[in-house]
Amino acid sequence: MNKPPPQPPPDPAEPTGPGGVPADSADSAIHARGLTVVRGTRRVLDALSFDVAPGTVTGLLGPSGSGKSTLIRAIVGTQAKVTGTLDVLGRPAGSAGLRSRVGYVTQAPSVYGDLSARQNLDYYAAVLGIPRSRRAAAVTQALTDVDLTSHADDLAGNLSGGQASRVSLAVALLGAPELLVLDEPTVGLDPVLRRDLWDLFHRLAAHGTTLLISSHVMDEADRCAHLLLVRDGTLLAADTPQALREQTGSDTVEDAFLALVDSARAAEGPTPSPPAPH
Ligand SMILES: Nc1ncnc2c1ncn2[C@@H]1O[C@H](COP(=O)(O)OP(=O)(O)OP(=O)(O)O)[C@@H](O)[C@H]1O
Repeated sequence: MNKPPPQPPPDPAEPTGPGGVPADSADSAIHARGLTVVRGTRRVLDALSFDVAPGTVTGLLGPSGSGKSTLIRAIVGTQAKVTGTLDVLGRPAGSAGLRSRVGYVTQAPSVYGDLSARQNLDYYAAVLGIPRSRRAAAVTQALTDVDLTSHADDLAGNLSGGQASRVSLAVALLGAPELLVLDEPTVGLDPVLRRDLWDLFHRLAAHGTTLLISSHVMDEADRCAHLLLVRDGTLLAADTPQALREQTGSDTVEDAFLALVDSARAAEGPTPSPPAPH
């Protein structure tokens, strides 16, 4: 009997779907190929290729300055000098038709300090075009989702940083976006609130929402179904937490990340030694 021909190794620029992630643009909530961003004279994202499957919670993890916020801005269409392919919900990132389908929560809460949490939500619900008859119910539901009902009538300017961030998250939930992109949503929150928010993220995903959540805290990695690990503007890996641990023989995703950094460095070759003193 003839043996099947050996399969070529996968091309890292053409992900074939590790961890069940589709490689076809039409099946992906986010589809990136050769995604590059230049800021100033620096290439801060360098030829990233990955897919994010619909209805999943994907963690975007990497150290401070690795390019997470730049990637998020490219996905939501607010980043200049983006080249390569970047499709979001089947359309080029930044397309006008995506505005109501993509929710974005920035690191800095964007709320009006002189309005209460409820008034902020009521205002944004009107901007989003939610009919007046459904507005109060939508606002109450969003406040419940982020566990802010007891502070609903406090001025946003008097809320703590974590509470104000949750008002921003509630604003994003109001429009029931298909893709929700969150930049470090759990920074500064206590462990109970962090757990409750992750439970909310998983409930949203179970109802079909795709979530991309950035964090520089590696211990949040195991809460994600899939991970994108970035370092210095490059994609170190895109896989499930379990696959990353197994692949590197590590007990934690943090150790897996460090092992991947070491092997990337080894592949780059020896670091040039500093010039000898005269
Ligand atoms: N205008 C600019 N010109 C040149 N480089 C820039 C500019 N703005 C940001 N950068 C660089 O781009 C890189 C990526 O920044 P980015 O904010 O995306 O990182 P990050 O991973 O989100 O960091 P953090 O977790 O600290 O928010 C950083 O090294 C930063 O110094």
